[in-house]
Amino acid sequence: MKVFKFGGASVKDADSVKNVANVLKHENATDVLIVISAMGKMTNAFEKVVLTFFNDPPKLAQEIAFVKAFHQTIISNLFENESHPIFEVLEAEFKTLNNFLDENTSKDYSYVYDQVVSYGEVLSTKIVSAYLNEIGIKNNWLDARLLVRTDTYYRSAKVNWEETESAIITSVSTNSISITQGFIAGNNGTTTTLGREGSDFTAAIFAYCLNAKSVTIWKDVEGILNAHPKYFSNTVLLNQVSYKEATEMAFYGASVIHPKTLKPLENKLIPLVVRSFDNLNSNGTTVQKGEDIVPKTPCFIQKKQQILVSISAKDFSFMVEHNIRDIFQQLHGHKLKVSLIQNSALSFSVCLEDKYDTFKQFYEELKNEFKISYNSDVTLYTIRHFDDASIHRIVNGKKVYLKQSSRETIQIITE
Ligand SMILES: Nc1ncnc2c1ncn2[C@@H]1O[C@H](COP(=O)(O)OP(=O)(O)O)[C@@H](O)[C@H]1O
Ligand SMILES: N[C@@H](CC(=O)OP(=O)(O)O)C(=O)O
Repeated sequence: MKVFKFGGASVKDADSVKNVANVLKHENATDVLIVISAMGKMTNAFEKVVLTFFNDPPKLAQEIAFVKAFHQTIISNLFENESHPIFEVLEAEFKTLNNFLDENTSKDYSYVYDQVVSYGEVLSTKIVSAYLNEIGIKNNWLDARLLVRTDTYYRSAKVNWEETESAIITSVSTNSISITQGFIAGNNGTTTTLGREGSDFTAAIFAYCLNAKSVTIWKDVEGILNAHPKYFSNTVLLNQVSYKEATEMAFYGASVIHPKTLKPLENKLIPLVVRSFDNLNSNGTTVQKGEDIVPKTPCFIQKKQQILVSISAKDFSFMVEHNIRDIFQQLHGHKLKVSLIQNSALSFSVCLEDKYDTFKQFYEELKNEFKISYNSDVTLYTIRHFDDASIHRIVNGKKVYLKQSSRETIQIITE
């Protein structure tokens, strides 16, 4: 059996959902587990619901109405028969969402986030599953919250592999079509999530546990390119990438694959294929054991809106093990993601991503003990397999704050 993953872009409207059916027919998919993300940018919209719930309650109903109307439009365009049960399913899901928000007393933002944002995946999978059943592609809807078992580190939960493997093996048929949610998981009946863009990781979890033949991630691009096509011109399609190389690229921030996806697949040598849902005749990119990248070309990864922080001890002591340990404990506690580290005797620099809006708090807590300064809104470029021309392409005319290189990788922080 195979695992397919369709991200938000592949189910962003009714026509895209219809195209999922085309892909399945074209691929003759009969024994496949399909992992689907929230439709279009619905995760962002649900994030706004959570933010409004905490910060601007009078506007809450308006935000919920927006996400509801988005899904209503899609089902109205997919199902001609207005008495199809999916219309009631939608009503029921929004009723449970509203009940949760009415009754919730928890002030834990991350907990509430996971309970609310997960509706994006639940709704998308219920809609796609119902649509495929309606047009004769029979499938079984599975609840990933009961199968992917995690701890309760909300918004970035850690998978309990043993429990997950046994739940998946006992519940998933490997010779039919099953549909489940990416990104969402569970802990004893409470919903958790695996971190933004985590649906690729979900696909890898299922593939690992089911010993799948391959994982295909369907995208709106030809495959993995050597740079983000929105920011770089003349991008090159990589035909083949090794697990190690893909892991490095994802780790450094290539948003095309979630970084945690590769390791489980590599362990079982399950190939990962990234293909275009618009061009089914193209082979895309295969990530497998073998050469680093084919064709060999510099690969650019750009991370915007980073914060470059310099930390030194107030008493001028060296930045060594114990104070670096304390800093990392704080970083972890605030869910701040470190994308680069540089250390000298008296100063410790980290480039951070303030994903969860916790930097201010981190800064306030740390400044009691350390001297701390920072530049916000800087860009971190990583070039794998760099050469002079590729470095020139990045630094050309820009103010460079920091440069760090190893044999295959150079990282440059610019304004
Ligand atoms: N190196 C890269 N190769 C291909 N696409 C990339 C790369 N870096 C960034 N992207 C962007 O990733 C997008 C696909 O990812 P995403 O929008 O998250 O899709 P989905 O919603 O299907 O998960 C592409 O449209 C492309 O703009
Ligand atoms: N819906 C989640 C999970 C995900 O992976 O989405 P996508 O496949 O559209 O990147 C998110 O937007 O973070």
